[in-house]
Order: sequence, then C-alpha cells, then structure tokens
Amino acid sequence: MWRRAASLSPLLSPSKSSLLHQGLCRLTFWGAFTTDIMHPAKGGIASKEKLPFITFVLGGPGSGKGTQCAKIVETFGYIHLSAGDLLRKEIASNSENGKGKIVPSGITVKLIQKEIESSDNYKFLIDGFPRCEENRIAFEQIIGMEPNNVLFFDCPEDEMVKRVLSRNEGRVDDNIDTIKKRLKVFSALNLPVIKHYTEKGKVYKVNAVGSADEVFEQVRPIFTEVCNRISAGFEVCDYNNFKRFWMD
Ligand SMILES: Nc1ncnc2c1ncn2[C@@H]1O[C@H](COP(=O)(O)OP(=O)(O)OP(=O)(O)O)[C@@H](O)[C@H]1O
Ligand SMILES: O=c1ccn([C@@H]2O[C@H](COP(=O)(O)O)[C@@H](O)[C@H]2O)c(=O)[nH]1
Ligand SMILES: [Mg+2]
Repeated sequence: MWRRAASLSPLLSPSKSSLLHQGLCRLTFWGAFTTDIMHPAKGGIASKEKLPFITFVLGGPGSGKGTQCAKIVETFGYIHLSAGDLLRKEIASNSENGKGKIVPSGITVKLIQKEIESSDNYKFLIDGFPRCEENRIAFEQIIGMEPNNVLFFDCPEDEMVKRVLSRNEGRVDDNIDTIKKRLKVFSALNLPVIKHYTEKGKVYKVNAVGSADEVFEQVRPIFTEVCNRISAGFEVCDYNNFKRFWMD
C-alpha cells in the first residue's frame, strides 16, 4: 500500500527553464528518492521508497481507451483507473459523491487519489481524465504532480460513433444524441488538455484506426521503452509540490 508522506515543495526549484535543468533535477531527486529512508510509522525502520508513475489515457468517446488499457495492464502490469468507471460506481453506490449531476473536479480527483493511495502498485493508467483544463489544474494541485506522460488515441468521429453505437455494455450514454454531445465536449474541452501536454512534450499520439490488436502494436513499443526507462531510473515524476509515497 502506498502512503503519502510530506510535501517536498520547499526543497524544490519551480524553475523549468531548460531541458538540461529538468533532466538534472530529475536525476538528482530520483537518486534521493531511491535510497532507503527512515519510516516513522515503523518506528524508524528503513523502508524502500518508490514514486507513483502516472499516465493519462485520453481520446474521444469510443476511441478505444478502455480496450487498450486492458491490454497494457495485461502486458505491462499497470493499474487501470477509469474516471468514468469510478464515477459510475460512486453513483451506483449512492454515496454522497455520486449524487450531483455535474461532477466537480475535486470529487473526481479524490476518487482517483484514493485508488492510488490504496494500491500496492505504482504504475497507473488514468483513463478518461482530465476532461478539461479545470480538471487538469485540480489534479495537479491536489495530487501535487503532473502526469509522467499522456497517451492519446486519435480517432475519426465517424469511427467513434460506430464503435460506441455497437458497444453492448448497457451504458445509458451509448446513444446517438448523447454521443453527439460527448464529441462536442471532447473537442471543446478535452483537446485543449491534450494541446497543453503536447506543448510540454508529454504526449504519445497513437492512430486508433485498425483492429484493437493492430492499435496495440503501436502502443506496445511506447510502453516497452517507458518501462525500460522506469527500470533504469530515468523516469520520475515532476516535482512541483511533490508528495512522497512509500511502500509498507
Ligand atoms: N480498434 C478497435 N476497432 C474496433 N472496435 C474497437 C476497437 N477498440 C475498441 N473497440 C470497441 O469499441 C467500443 C468502444 O471501445 P472502448 O470502450 O475501449 O472505448 P473508450 O475510449 O473507453 O470509450 P469511452 O470514452 O466511451 O469510455 C467497444 O465496444 C470496443 O470493444
Ligand atoms: O473525469 C471524468 C470522467 C467522466 N466523467 C463523466 O462520465 C461520463 C463517462 O465517462 P467515460 O470516460 O466515457 O467512461 C462522461 O461522459 C462524463 O459525463 C466526468 O464527469 N469526469
Ligand atoms: Mg472507456
């Protein structure tokens, strides 16, 4: 189980003026965070620290995010957190979080945070979130970090409509009127999030046309490389207001 510890923000330089500077910071902090530390809850017994590694999985409705996430989980051992599934579960359980029509960013982020903190894994796919800039900013403020990278499934609208309408999972939003609205919301609100992370050099864009297996053959080399970089210690979180996690 991951536990959040103290914020290290005062120790960290917010300046990201150059790639070199970022690279040096990353290596410096990776070095610092992979050493054994004293775990206060264990009476000072040394504990190995690890960092959460977060990938946002974005794309329009029906572009195949959930389908590809299942394959990534199977092949690369990630944890899949679908924001839509978490919200649907919350509504079904009739808890306080699922009652409102509009889901405020803070609630979605808290649901995601709860899953991250109670997991014994550290590699997470966050599917279908952030939906808008406000979601993105809320995530970065509450969790205290940016995603390590973003996977974007680029799919033509007619293909997305076809897939959603033939999906047979009993989703009440899988109808032509709702899909049209979801496509509009995607273009207006979600594309700016993808643009933001593209400008930061964090987006892997994948052509979502083709069979699920064909699409995964584009995804596989991306995750092979990323997982190799994680193992080698070259991939770590952004440290803006970063909070540390450790394993019990
Ligand atoms: N590459 C593909 N080719 C054809 N059909 C696909 C492909 N990928 C997924 N599908 C099918 O399309 C439908 C939508 O896929 P999926 O649920 O993975 O999309 P999604 O991006 O998660 O959608 P949403 O945003 O609505 O949750 C499913 O019925 C799935 O089996
Ligand atoms: O971060 C989120 C994610 C989803 N929603 C709402 O849930 C539905 C379904 O989401 P899927 O990703 O397609 O499963 C979506 O249309 C939103 O209404 C949300 O509010 N915030
Ligand atoms: Mg989905």
